[in-house]
Amino acid sequence: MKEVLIATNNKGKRKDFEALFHPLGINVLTLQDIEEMIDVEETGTTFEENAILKAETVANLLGKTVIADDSGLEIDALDGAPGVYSARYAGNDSTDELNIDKALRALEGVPGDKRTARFRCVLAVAGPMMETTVFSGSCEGVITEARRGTNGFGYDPIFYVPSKDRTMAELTAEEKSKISHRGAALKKLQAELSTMIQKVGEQIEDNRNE
Ligand SMILES: O=P(O)(O)OP(=O)(O)OP(=O)(O)OC[C@H]1O[C@@H](n2cnc3c(O)ncnc32)[C@H](O)[C@@H]1O
Ligand SMILES: [Mg+2]
Repeated sequence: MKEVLIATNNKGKRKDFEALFHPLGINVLTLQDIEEMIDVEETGTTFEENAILKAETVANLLGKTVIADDSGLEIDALDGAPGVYSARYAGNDSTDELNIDKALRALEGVPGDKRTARFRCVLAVAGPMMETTVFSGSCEGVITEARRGTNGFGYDPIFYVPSKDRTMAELTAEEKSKISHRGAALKKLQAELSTMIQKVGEQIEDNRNE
């Protein structure tokens, strides 16, 4: 079976990528599956910078082709916050729960039509002998006043998707993959570089057989 290595430590993202890659017959590995602990410091100020930073650092360390994901939530009433700081919105040791609490507090009293937001995702593909390439996707929604649903991760329970009349956390992983920012970015990756996924898989297989 083909495999792809995603340079992430986020278990929620892993599930999203599994929903995206399993239908293609591709197994997903993440940084949690390798022995050394790799945690890249995200010093960039844009999703693109951070995605490239994570992809190139891990690709250099392991000598393999990898895909990194940098993503986040932009809330219009908060001038685009938390944006690239989504994972650390409520502090460096933050959790999804604390981040959601902070977002809901910041939006207290803001009416429904002013609660628009979007998820953004930038995927960077990096590896030996290739130029790093990036692909981006977004997904529009509205921030609810309370949590709904238990699927997904991060801000999913407060992100209402109008076309589905449900929050992201009320969708199955398969449903989310069809409309999400991550799914949109991956679709572009597949379209523009249709052979890339296969190459990534083959390269990992070659490395394993060495
Ligand atoms: O850097 P890695 O190891 O990939 O994991 P991370 O959680 O730190 O990931 P990011 O730096 O890209 O931060 C993205 C944050 O944005 C939020 N986020 C991104 N995609 C999301 C999604 O599909 N649903 C809900 N929240 C999401 C969530 O809070 C993430 O922690
Ligand atoms: Mg991160």
